[in-house]
Amino acid sequence: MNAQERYELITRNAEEVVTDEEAHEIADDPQGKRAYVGYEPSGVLHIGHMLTANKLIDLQDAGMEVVVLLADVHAYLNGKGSFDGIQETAERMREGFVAFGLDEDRTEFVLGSEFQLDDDYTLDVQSLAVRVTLNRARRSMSEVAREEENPNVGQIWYPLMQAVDIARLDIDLAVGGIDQRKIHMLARDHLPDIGYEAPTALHTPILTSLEGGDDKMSSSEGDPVAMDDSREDIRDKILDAYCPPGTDGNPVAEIYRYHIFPRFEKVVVERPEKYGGDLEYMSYEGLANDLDSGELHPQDAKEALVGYVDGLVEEGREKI
Ligand SMILES: Nc1ncnc2c1ncn2[C@@H]1O[C@H](COP(=O)(O)OP(=O)(O)OP(=O)(O)O)[C@@H](O)[C@H]1O
Ligand SMILES: N[C@@H](Cc1ccc(O)cc1)C(=O)O
Repeated sequence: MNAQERYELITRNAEEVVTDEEAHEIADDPQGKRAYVGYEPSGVLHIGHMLTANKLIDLQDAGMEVVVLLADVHAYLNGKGSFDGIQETAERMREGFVAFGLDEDRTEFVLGSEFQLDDDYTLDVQSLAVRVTLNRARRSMSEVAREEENPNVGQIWYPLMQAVDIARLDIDLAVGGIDQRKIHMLARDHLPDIGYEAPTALHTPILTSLEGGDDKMSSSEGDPVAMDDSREDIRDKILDAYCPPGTDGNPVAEIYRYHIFPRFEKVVVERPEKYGGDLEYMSYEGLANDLDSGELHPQDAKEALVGYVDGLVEEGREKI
């Protein structure tokens, strides 16, 4: 792979990279450079999480070192349950990531509480705390905090810790869904104030909840397509999903776009002859055009999606 090919792999399906120039620098020489995603261990691993996990696989393939942070202290600060329960979920999550394609030998799994309770770490968070305004810390949590209206101190502490994670884990590329953007920007702006380099950031799109609307697919609210769902569960959830005519705000279209087309060369939507026969698509754009024009009926799009999503999770599901 040459530098341009690596750059394309690193940035494919990303919603944004900050900055593009820095992404090129990483692609020019990925050896020894480190990328990470942090997850709050709560609920189940779902296909929304897999957008970031798939990006980690791309980064590994491009030659970067990859770290998965199981952010137990963050989950605790964000009100996701008892510390013991969170730690049990962390272990299940680690097993899930390995079953679904992250190479165990090439991925560093780190539990937050293993290093976030050290003195030096705490002093770094305190150094940031005297430099970052309350307003900025609070705003950075607008898409991450569980309780937005009346935040507690834990929710202000949270983004400062996330920034210090980046420094302490020696991360060059911080990866997350686009909901992590404001925290990454805070880290870029303020880590240099306490003697660390500003990280490059890469954000994936966010998969919308199957109910549609503004909510993301989430493990603590709603009913996500979980990585260990049976074919029947997947079928029930997808056939029930919000799928208006057209692609706007349509979670079914998003799953085709971000999960199916990157992995399957061709998508076949089976239809009886009397409704025009099977449709074949080689790219998301073709399917999107037909959804937008009405040539592809939402019900047919959903029926076909069941088989593809099942194919996606089948192999990993058998391992967990
Ligand atoms: N629906 C989604 N689509 C894309 N990325 C997601 C989605 N949900 C979570 N992520 C990404 O996964 C990482 C971990 O997120 P997080 O632990 O908050 O997951 P979650 O399921 O939303 O949890 P919770 O529902 O408990 O808040 C973040 O980088 C986040 O952007
Ligand atoms: N903020 C992430 C979790 C996370 C925690 C700590 C980090 O260093 C990175 C990510 C979320 O929304 O779930």
